[in-house]
Amino acid sequence: MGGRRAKYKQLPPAPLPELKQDRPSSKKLGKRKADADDDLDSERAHTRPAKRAKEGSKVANQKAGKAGQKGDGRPGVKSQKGNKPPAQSNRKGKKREEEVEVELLETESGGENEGWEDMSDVEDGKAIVGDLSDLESGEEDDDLLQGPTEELDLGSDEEEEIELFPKKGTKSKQQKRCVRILAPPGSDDTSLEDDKDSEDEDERVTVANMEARSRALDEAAAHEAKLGLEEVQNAAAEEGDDDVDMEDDGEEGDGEPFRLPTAEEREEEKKGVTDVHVVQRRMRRCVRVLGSFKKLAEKGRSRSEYVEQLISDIASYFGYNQFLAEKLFQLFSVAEAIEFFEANEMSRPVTIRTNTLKTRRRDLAQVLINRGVNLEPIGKWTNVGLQVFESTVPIGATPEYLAGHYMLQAASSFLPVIALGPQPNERILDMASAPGGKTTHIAALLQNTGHVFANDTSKARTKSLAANVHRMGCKNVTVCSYDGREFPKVMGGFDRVLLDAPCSGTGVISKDSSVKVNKTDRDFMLLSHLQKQLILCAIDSVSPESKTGGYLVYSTCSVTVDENEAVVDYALKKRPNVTLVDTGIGFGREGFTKYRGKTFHPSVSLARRFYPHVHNMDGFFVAKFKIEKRAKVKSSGDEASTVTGDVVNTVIEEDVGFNSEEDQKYVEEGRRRQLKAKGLRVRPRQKIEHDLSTKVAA
Ligand SMILES: C[S@@+](CC[C@H](N)C(=O)[O-])C[C@H]1O[C@@H](n2cnc3c(N)ncnc32)[C@H](O)[C@@H]1O
Repeated sequence: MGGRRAKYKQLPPAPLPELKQDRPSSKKLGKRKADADDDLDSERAHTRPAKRAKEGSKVANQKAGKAGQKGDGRPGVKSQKGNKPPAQSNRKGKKREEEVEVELLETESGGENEGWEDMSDVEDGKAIVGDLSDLESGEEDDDLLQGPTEELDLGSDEEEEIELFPKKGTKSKQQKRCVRILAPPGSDDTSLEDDKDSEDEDERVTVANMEARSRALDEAAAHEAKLGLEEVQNAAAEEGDDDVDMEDDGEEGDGEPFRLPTAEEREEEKKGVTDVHVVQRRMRRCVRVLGSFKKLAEKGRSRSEYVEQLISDIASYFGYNQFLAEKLFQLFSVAEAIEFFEANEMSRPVTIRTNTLKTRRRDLAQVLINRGVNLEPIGKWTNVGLQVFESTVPIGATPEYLAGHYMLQAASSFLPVIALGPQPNERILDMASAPGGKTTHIAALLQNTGHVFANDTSKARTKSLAANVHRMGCKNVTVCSYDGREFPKVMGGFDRVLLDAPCSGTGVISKDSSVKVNKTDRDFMLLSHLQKQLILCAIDSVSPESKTGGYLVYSTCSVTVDENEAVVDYALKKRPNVTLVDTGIGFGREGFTKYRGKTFHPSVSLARRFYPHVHNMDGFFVAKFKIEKRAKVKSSGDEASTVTGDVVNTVIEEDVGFNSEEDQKYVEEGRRRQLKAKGLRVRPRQKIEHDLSTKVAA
């Protein structure tokens, strides 16, 4: 069964297999599920996840999330108590956990409503797992491992000594995980963990021996990747109908066939309180039947009846509204959908980004270790990220934090800036930038050269943006507050533009569970519309003549197709002078080119999707465009054409405005909202819609 999960996991880059080992990785999640599924009498099985999220001990990243959410501009943001972060769940005792406090200093005014990634973006923690070898990657950190050979000073003023790798007898799970990674290829995982324990304990990790250990970790990671690949291949070779990731509860063997509730029974159920065991068991059974429909389905029952029941149970079990449960369910295969929903119940790891304008990652790591912070590099794909496992000090209030040596920032938030690839001396627009996680990252990559225009429509949010810009020592940033749709009229000709668009936040449900119930079909329509308007303005703000750039990166912390591929595809259609290019990120799932009857441009596969259950980071989407010159040429017909490289496309010369009939309802709704916001009387929505439909009919 464990092997099947690997199917959903993308093997490269190397860090991903590590996810299996201690984060809410495939296997771990699988175990967690299996536990709950197998043992219906277990305490856990008595509680729905939504409820479980309110229980449990406090841990570093939960506090980070909580504190971050304090300042979060999103409405109804609740702290996510309870579930331990994946990487920390196996860590030291409760006492230590209680001591940990992560505070986030940036405060946000509320009021913005569309599930911005905002503070989560900057202040929440989550990460892909890395290994120590990551400390080697990147020029800035090249000398990291050549430091003095003294052992790391791990501090000892606490009852329990914090160590990067504790000594014999006090070995933490983190250490166990590292031991396991060090296992030679071919060894049995479990035995290996035990066998290696004693050997490993003899050698404490020091700055001097980290390099050798890093190499060993790399080899082990490569081996894991190979095993993972084999798992995927094996799983693919299995019968398709066996493709269910929920453990067998043995009930099939009891001779009691699974029966879907009748319409009356469902009605009855709605009236009363449903036993969580019943829901849980039924979900498991539905998944199994859907995986082997011909064999297991009740006679006379259709597939859609099982799907309907399953979605309804997912909604009630995980606490979503029916609409969103269905929308998210549709993104995945049946079994993978369950993994996604489960991953949303777990916090992502706390991560920080080194501010290279002020320090180097190795120095920062050392200082924080000395303060009692247990950390390690996030992964090979970033040379500035660190994952914090636990801390005796508030990560959001250390002297280093206050001095701007790092940003508390979600790992997924590094990705758009990596894709953007700012080059020194460039002029860059960050179109929706508050509270500035990505702006300050861009400024750092520019090494304080060039210029970053950090814009956000919300004046209130630009305050925390400005505060972050100052704290991080960015001297090349101008903060401004326009509606992004006013660009490029305000300013244009940028070498690169980042549009980290306002979105529904379906990728950050683990931080903001209000998304589960407060999003409707209408919200997605309006958001998608706003995103389409913004992306055209963002494209038009890029200078196709830029010598070094000419790129736009579009990103969201949402996983829905409406907000991602549909927006990107729309931009490709409306602006024939742009093409999608590789993001350069090196991992992530491909963007959809077909989805529920819709077909997108084949190049949309170049976009990248990131998922909590696959990458152990927030759900995220990144697409990178190259903007070429528009050159009008006369074509044989009446239509004008534009030459883009050697491709001749039909020009769709149109304003960014949305004046087609199809768009009228959005335009009207926008006007209605504006008037309402000004306290003016507005016509009832139904009346407007009625007038529009009669106009269209006429
Ligand atoms: C996902 S958040 C940006 C997070 C930010 N990039 C960071 O890394 O810290 C989206 C932002 O879009 C802003 N926004 C919403 N509508 C906008 C518009 N029409 N023009 C510009 N910004 C907008 C919101 O105020 C919000 O701060």
